[in-house]
Amino acid sequence: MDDLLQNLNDQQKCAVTSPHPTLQVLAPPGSGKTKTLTARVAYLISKQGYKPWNIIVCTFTVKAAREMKERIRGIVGEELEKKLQLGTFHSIGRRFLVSYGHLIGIKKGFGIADSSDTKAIVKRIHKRLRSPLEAGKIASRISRAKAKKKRPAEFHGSKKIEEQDFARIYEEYEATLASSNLLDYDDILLRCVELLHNHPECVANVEAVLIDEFQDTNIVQYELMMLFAQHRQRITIVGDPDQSIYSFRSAEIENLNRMTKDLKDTLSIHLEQNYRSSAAILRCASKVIQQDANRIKKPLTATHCLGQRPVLRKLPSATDEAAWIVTEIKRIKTLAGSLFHHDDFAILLRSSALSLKIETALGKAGIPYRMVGGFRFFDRKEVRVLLDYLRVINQPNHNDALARVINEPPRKIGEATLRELLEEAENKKVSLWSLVFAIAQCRGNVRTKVSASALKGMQSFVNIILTCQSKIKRESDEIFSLVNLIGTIIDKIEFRSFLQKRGAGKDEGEDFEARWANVEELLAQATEISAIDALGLEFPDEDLLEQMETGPSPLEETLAQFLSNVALSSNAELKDADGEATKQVTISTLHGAKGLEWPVVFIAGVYDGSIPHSRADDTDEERRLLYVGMTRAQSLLYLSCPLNSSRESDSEHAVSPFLAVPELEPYCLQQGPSISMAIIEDLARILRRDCPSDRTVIDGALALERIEDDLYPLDGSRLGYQAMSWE
Ligand SMILES: Nc1ncnc2c1ncn2[C@@H]1O[C@H](COP(=O)(O)OP(=O)(O)OP(=O)(O)O)[C@@H](O)[C@H]1O
Repeated sequence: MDDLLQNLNDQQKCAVTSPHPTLQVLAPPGSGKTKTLTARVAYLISKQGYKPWNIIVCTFTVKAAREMKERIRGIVGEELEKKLQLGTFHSIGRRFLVSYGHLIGIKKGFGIADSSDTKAIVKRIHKRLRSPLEAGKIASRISRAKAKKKRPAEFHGSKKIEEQDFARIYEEYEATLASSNLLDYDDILLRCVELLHNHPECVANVEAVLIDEFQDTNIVQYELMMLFAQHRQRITIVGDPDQSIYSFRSAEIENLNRMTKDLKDTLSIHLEQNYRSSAAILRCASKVIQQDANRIKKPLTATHCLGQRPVLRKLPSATDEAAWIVTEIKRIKTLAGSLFHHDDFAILLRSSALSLKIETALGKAGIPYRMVGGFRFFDRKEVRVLLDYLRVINQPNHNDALARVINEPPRKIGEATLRELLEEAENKKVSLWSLVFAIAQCRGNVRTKVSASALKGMQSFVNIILTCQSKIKRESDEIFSLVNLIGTIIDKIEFRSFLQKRGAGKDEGEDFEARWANVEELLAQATEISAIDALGLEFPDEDLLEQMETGPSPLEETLAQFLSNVALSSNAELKDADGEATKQVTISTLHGAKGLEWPVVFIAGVYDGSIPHSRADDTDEERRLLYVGMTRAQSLLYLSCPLNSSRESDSEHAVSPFLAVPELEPYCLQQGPSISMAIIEDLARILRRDCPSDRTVIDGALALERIEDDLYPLDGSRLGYQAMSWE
């Protein structure tokens, strides 16, 4: 018992031990809401004698569920923890439907239509009905309608033609799911509501219901919570209205008021102390959220010392921004002795499409990183295919790359043929390319038999590779750049229509637009590299000129350099010398960072159009999103804004209006802080870590060329050529 409550403050203890049946714990970021909820679950089991299988705990994400399980396991032990009904609303709902779905006519063995299935079904219906509606928006519109419990009939009744069109698609969509015995994500919740409404006996055992991140629940989830708890009405929720960032997914901030109306006896407990961030970070974040005049004010006190003011840094472009972030990570890590490791740093972005430049810069610097929620840029399927073509062009003997793309897009080269060819190549100690090349030319002694259609496929593949190779070599008269090369591959393999066709089926849940945006981002990166080459920013050494005339062409070099940078940044499972998993910098979207914390946080791309996002309807929600991001930081926070857009070199970005306000100026630094021993002591105190010794700090300072963040001008103006070089 003492252990359980030992590290809690009085308000938290009160929330954990309260005998009150319904509790709302409303509190600002970092005040220990999740910690309190976890402790309450453990308290109910170990001190109040609740059986874990009679307790339902809902979290917002699978990751949060995993973390909470771990924390609870640490207190009550694995055996009891395993018996808890703990997970997301969807996973708990699914479990009820598997056990009792037959009571409401759900057939055994139902499948789940994930978001890519849903999109594909909608797309087919849209095409068949020749609907005039914008195809890409229908799936989310259906989901919003379901979240608000609106059935197709309600739209049929509308006078608007547009709504009637929508009703038809919605209706057919429902029929398709039913005929395939599928439930989509919304159905899982809706059907569970139906089940528990009609068969309350399914939850007769439930003694307590606890909900994390309550501010982001929607109407259906609210109803489900009430149904879970219908027999004893013991509910504990924790949440923060200032962190409501999912209204686009129909989250209802109103649920907080609804709960106090529905359950009159609800006790509200407020936590006011922040245990996460330095006072300077909290002050700055508070200045941002306070711009929302309609929000309910609530106190938030820092438990940590003032620390360093957050940095609001202007950079000339997104490429410079990425390079600056890397330099700053290195500077802080080196100057602070052994205080920080790579996994103490997070880079948060409004959208994952912004990650490429940062991934490239980290890769070039050899800094390991991981992506939260979403593939690393270079691991995305469509990017990988193009990179594999580039690899084969650069180095035809790259067997793996060749094997991955020889039948991508499909060229009727079967898996068995490919396997046999690989075996033959291995036995003969030659490359796969040499066999494929010989087959395509109908010569040589290749043992593996290939069909006529596969032969044609191989000839077409070899042709593409040879054409591209000749274009990048010196003998070509054309002026060819990396971006032309990628463009040629895209044309030759008809990549656009291939992706379009793929988008119509099920493939890793991403639709064509998202995939094509990634291809464009790759092209933008290649354009930038080509521009730097064309400007001659990397002046060749006079002595090397002669050697270069006979060596690889400039484009061959650029290609090889580009691919080795990619390889550096794609090193997925890194291990250090002792076989331990390497500590990695985290890259995440702002949404994906919800509920998490890091000692040092960078929020990149804080410009108008990115945050608030140009397509976002709700500016207040965008501000809350920035607030969520800022309050993830424990000891250092950086906000950076590239002043020029990378795609259109003429267009300029303005700093996010949430940050470009005069009141915020005194709360921000314009450049990274100078690091002294006193500052390191402060940082260590905030992180509750041991302070590194003077010796390691001095060694760090000696190892660095620049000990201040002074490489880039503070006003975001451009640097001279030298510092801009791609190298
Ligand atoms: N009483 C306490 N004493 C010391 N540290 C605490 C205390 N309460 C919480 N913390 C620490 O503060 C940090 C934030 O806690 P937690 O994640 O539970 O907050 P939260 O309110 O859920 O945050 P957010 O809403 O921002 O996600 C964690 O590192 C946690 O261990």
